[in-house]
Amino acid sequence: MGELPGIVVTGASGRMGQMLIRTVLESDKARLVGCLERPGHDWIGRDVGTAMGGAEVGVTVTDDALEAFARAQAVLDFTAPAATVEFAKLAAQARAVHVIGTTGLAPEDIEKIGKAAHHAPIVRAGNMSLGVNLLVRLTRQVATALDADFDIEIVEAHHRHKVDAPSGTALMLGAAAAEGRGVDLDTVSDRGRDGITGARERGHIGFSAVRGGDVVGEHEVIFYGAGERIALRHMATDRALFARGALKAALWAQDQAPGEYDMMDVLGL
Ligand SMILES: NC(=O)C1=CN([C@@H]2O[C@H](COP(=O)(O)OP(=O)(O)OC[C@H]3O[C@@H](n4cnc5c(N)ncnc54)[C@H](OP(=O)(O)O)[C@@H]3O)[C@@H](O)[C@H]2O)C=CC1
Ligand SMILES: O=C(O)C1=N[C@H](C(=O)O)C[C@H](O)C1
Repeated sequence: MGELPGIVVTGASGRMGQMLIRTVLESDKARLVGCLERPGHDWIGRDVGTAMGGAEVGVTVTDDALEAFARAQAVLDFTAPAATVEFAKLAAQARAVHVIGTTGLAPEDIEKIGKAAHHAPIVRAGNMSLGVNLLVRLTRQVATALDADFDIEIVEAHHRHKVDAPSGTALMLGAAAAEGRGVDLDTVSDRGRDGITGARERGHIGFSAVRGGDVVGEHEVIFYGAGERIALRHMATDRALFARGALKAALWAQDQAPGEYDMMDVLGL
């Protein structure tokens, strides 16, 4: 039997970074071969296990991304857009699978990531959970069945530290609703209503973002009709959910050709 796939985790000290490290260490299908942090971070040079407050695990935190990627079969990356674009280039150079959970990416970031995917598989999704990806499918199905007599609103809630809105998941749900309706999301999106907004426009898709406390992630798609409403809802209660999905994506992508993939591909939905 060959060696287990080697995994590098970026943003090691972050909320998702630490969750990903624990998930890989607990897995019998992969091994942790590297952890990355920014230059100057006080974890650089330390064993990642002790930096996280536990026992030594034999992996030293580094700021040398290319050297770490060259030793890996996959990179799990939940950081920030600027970092992720740079990591996509370096993972492609190292021919390592790049699993991207980072949200808030601009269209130009996504274009650069697309170029990197010519050289190695990239799996990117605003949400790595089975439940949310199923919710995306259901949203498209319901939006296809109902016409614009039903107003679509997407409401999401996250912890107080989240920096982007609407969430990546809310945008996936909005894209699915628009696809089901056969319209372009950019032309029908209503984001951040405030002041004298005028009445709601028929056919528009509304987004609302709530931020507070330690909410892991909650998403609801509501179809408001006359005298009735349909609500589709997902609540994440543990970040480990996303980390398990990311590891599953990394293992799945080992057998794929270079290109762009998402969790629908990984989960076969
Ligand atoms: N797709 C999914 O299923 C999920 C996606 N996410 C997304 O993952 C991302 C991270 O979330 P979370 O872990 O909560 O955030 P955190 O802020 O806790 O962690 C982000 C980490 O990335 C590091 N980082 C940021 N910018 C850079 C950079 N330029 N170079 C190197 N490292 C950098 C941060 O370091 P520093 O502290 O030094 O800035 C930090 O360690 C977000 O975009 C979030 O939306 C989250 C959960 C699930
Ligand atoms: O920042 C988070 O925490 C999360 N981000 C993702 C998003 O933007 O949808 C996924 C999840 O909801 C948690």
